[in-house]
Amino acid sequence: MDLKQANAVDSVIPDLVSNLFAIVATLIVHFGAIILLAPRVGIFGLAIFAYGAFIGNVYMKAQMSVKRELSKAKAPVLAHFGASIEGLMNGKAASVPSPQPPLKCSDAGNSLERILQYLVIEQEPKSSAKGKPPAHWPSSGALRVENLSASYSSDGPSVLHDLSFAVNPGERIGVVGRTGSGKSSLTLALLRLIPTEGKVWYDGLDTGSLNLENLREGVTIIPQVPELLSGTLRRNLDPFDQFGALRPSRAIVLLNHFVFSPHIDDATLNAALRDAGLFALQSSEDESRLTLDSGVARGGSNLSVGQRQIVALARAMVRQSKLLILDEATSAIDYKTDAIIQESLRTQLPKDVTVITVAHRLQTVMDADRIMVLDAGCIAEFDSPRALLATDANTNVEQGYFRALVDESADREALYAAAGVGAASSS
Ligand SMILES: Nc1ncnc2c1ncn2[C@@H]1O[C@H](COP(=O)(O)OP(=O)(O)OP(=O)(O)O)[C@@H](O)[C@H]1O
Repeated sequence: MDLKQANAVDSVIPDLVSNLFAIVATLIVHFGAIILLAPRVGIFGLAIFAYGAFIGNVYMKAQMSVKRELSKAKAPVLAHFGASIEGLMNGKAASVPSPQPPLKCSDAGNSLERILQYLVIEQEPKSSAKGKPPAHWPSSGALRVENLSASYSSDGPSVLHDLSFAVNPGERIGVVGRTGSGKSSLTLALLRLIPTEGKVWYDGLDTGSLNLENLREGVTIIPQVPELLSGTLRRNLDPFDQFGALRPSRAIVLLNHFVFSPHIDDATLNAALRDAGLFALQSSEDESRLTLDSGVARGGSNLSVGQRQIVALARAMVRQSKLLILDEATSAIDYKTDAIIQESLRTQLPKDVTVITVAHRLQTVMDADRIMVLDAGCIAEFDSPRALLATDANTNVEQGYFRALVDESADREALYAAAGVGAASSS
């Protein structure tokens, strides 16, 4: 609404209000006069008024439901239209954040209703002083899991069954398995995002006794398609200006003190972007290259999926997370970007950071320290790629799970070579 329209609305509203008052006053005077002259008519009047109010109430209730259903039916069309317009804008100006659409009154009522519905859904447990870990936690990425089972609802079927395993600090673990075997569910269970049973110790603390927010602050998860915040790249690396506040200063770290600075300096943020591999993807002469000041559209829609994963990886580096869970992006990411991300994970992360990679392409995890093979929510195998591929020759077992997955792959020879096992031993 521009200034002219706003002024016009401002001048109309007082007129409407005074007219309404005049109408109501006239009706009351007429009704009073009728009751004075013929009191019996007043009784009929009140009865008609009560009946009208009842019918009005029924109508409003029915009308609300119809409106709600109409809005629900229109929502996907409007969302599709909005996404198309946003995509058009991004195509024309990749680095310019698209403007937020103005809030329409007709939408606004439904949004309020949906917010109210969210207020009454089941809530996660609130944080308490008892669930707060010590300030130095987590200082290592050690993980121990005992009899972990999980389901998607408290009365739903179990999708993970009694998983028990341990991961040493700094280990690189690949999680593989056929579709539906429980790879993503395992990452959700470790963060207590779905109902779980059993015990998980992260850096020596039972995660079941920790506040959810503290647990999730201590782990970085990079999903297949990371969501970014609208704003700048700088804001996405340190959204709450919080990590700079607890960053130990190199100058006085020996004194075991912390420097309280309001922001992380740009040099640190740029170093994280470089280490995560962003600068390997773009040339410094490219005018549209991403910098800390580049605009990020809502959700990160003006960045490719690969760029979003790199930004998420840089964020993990800034956070100095000790446990990084990466859900490998599949077809949405090109080979070069994937190779850059994998190289960054291998060479740029501190040696004590534990990385769990959910892999959809076996090539991604052939150099992992160990590979966990999931099958129908159970751990079928958990060992080094070399040991898993050599299993058959050593034990005369006809076919291991991992070996079967590798043998079915088109790049079977390359996978054996990457694991340091001769393809000849496979036959
Ligand atoms: N939101 C959900 N609600 C209920 N069940 C779910 C949900 N998501 C997954 N499941 C079930 O949990 C089981 C494990 O699914 P999960 O997504 O963890 O497998 P995955 O190995 O990650 O598969 P993919 O490789 O296809 O991503 C499957 O039986 C699946 O049907």
